[in-house]
Amino acid sequence: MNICVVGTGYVGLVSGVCFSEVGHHVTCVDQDEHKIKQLIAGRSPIYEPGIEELLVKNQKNRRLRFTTNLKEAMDKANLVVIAVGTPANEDGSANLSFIESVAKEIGDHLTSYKVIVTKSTVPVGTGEKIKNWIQEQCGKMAFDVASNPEFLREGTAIYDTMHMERAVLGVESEKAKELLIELHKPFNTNLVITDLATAEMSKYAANAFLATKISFINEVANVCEQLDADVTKVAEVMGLDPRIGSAFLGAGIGYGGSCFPKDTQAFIQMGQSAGYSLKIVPEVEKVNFEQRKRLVMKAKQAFGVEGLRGKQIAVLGLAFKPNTDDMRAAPARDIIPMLTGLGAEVRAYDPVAMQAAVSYLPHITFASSWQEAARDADAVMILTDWKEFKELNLNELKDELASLIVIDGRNLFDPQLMKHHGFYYDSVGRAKIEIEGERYESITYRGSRLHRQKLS
Ligand SMILES: NC(=O)C1=CN([C@@H]2O[C@H](COP(=O)(O)OP(=O)(O)OC[C@H]3O[C@@H](n4cnc5c(N)ncnc54)[C@H](O)[C@@H]3O)[C@@H](O)[C@H]2O)C=CC1
Ligand SMILES: O=C(O)[C@H]1O[C@H](OP(=O)(O)OP(=O)(O)OC[C@H]2O[C@@H](n3ccc(=O)[nH]c3=O)[C@H](O)[C@@H]2O)[C@H](O)[C@@H](O)[C@@H]1O
Repeated sequence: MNICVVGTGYVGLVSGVCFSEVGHHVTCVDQDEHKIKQLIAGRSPIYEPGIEELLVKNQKNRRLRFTTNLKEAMDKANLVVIAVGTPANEDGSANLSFIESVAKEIGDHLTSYKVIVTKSTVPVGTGEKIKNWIQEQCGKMAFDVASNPEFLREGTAIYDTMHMERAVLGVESEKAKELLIELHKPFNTNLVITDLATAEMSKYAANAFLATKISFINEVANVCEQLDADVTKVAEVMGLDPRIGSAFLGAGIGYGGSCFPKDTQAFIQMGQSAGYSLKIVPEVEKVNFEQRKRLVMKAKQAFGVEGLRGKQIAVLGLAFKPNTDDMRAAPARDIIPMLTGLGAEVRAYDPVAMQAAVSYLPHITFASSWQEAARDADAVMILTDWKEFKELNLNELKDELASLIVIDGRNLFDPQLMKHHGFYYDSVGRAKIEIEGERYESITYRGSRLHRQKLS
């Protein structure tokens, strides 16, 4: 079938590429000329494993095209997919200005029946608004609106789309239903057919539930720390119960990214305007932010009375998760200013997100490798669970550091192994490794030797 996708951010681009990969004919439109030029040249504006290969392949076989011209892109399409951004307004509600202007533009160019389907995450009732915005422009021309929210994750977006577990089709007519079923046929997935409101709601409910799972395990982790239990084992035990499931039970520094933080807020706002104040989700958000602060406290504690002033901290990882360069709501953007606010100097390294991070973190220095970041540093702080960090050579790390302190926000290492190597190692929800099990008031260092003063 012929599809027009409006917006070439993560969702628009990945959907466009994957729809063409399974045999549909797709034209992706974006108002950003630079992006479109890049895409035509076969370069992806987003970092996403596997995307460029499919981008080049499907442009070559002419199933995938890019343009800035919506009218031309819509011409042959029977389905128009809206995939533009829905950022947060100041009060946390979803900003629908991009959706509104796209809907009006679509209305302007509608010359034959089409189904207009929204993939962007939008509050319940937006489908109705889109219908009105289009209608205002196109008069009596027939069309249907539909809702087909997106569930892909950044970093595994191609895999998630090609192997989607389910798709929700929010429809109002048989024609729209048939077209969306045809769109999804090659993906051989579970289809849940609903009305518009239910489809729109299912996206917020899914994201808020996943965010809740993360905050829940982070609270379990915090209690584990008080009682010398190990949260990773607790999560393993919980996860083996199919009613709970093992995914999203990774304790750490809380969720970040372009969606959970904004979607939980928008969900709260949506409940409020509908006359119901959500109680769990606001707490989920609070726990999430507290988790960032706890990591900074761990760093402070490691230096005892000396505090963080003047200390050189090597931050490993800036992106909100591995395999992406996305810095939107990345925990590093909260944690690093807290460290520098306490007088620490930060030298950071991320395998792909440094360019994207520069404008958010102008007061720190960047290193070209983890080794360079760690060189003569007083402590290492791990903020992203990149494979490169999980696999780093601990002997090499010891050689680089001025003092052997590792504050791990992602539980990358086995505490016993860290103990064996002589590190002071504090992670999330697991017993802190302090040399010889002692508590120390301060840590100083001479060369690469850690030297502490015992608490009397
Ligand atoms: N990023 C993600 O992993 C996921 C995002 N979503 C949702 O999907 C939506 C899109 O998110 P992203 O792809 O991250 O967005 P984004 O903000 O990265 O990209 C949006 C794109 O739309 C383009 N655009 C805006 N107005 C336009 C117009 N009038 N005509 C043509 N192009 C226009 C922009 O130039 C930009 O390239 C959001 O609602 C988001 O919540 C849903 C699931 C996953
Ligand atoms: O609506 C969206 O945009 C998307 O939001 C998330 O996807 P994404 O933000 O790409 O990344 P996740 O893998 O969900 O991770 C989000 C954050 O949670 C953190 N996380 C994740 C899992 C975990 O166990 N613990 C944990 O702290 C990650 O480090 C990251 O900061 C959802 O997983 C997708 O299903 C959804 O489509």
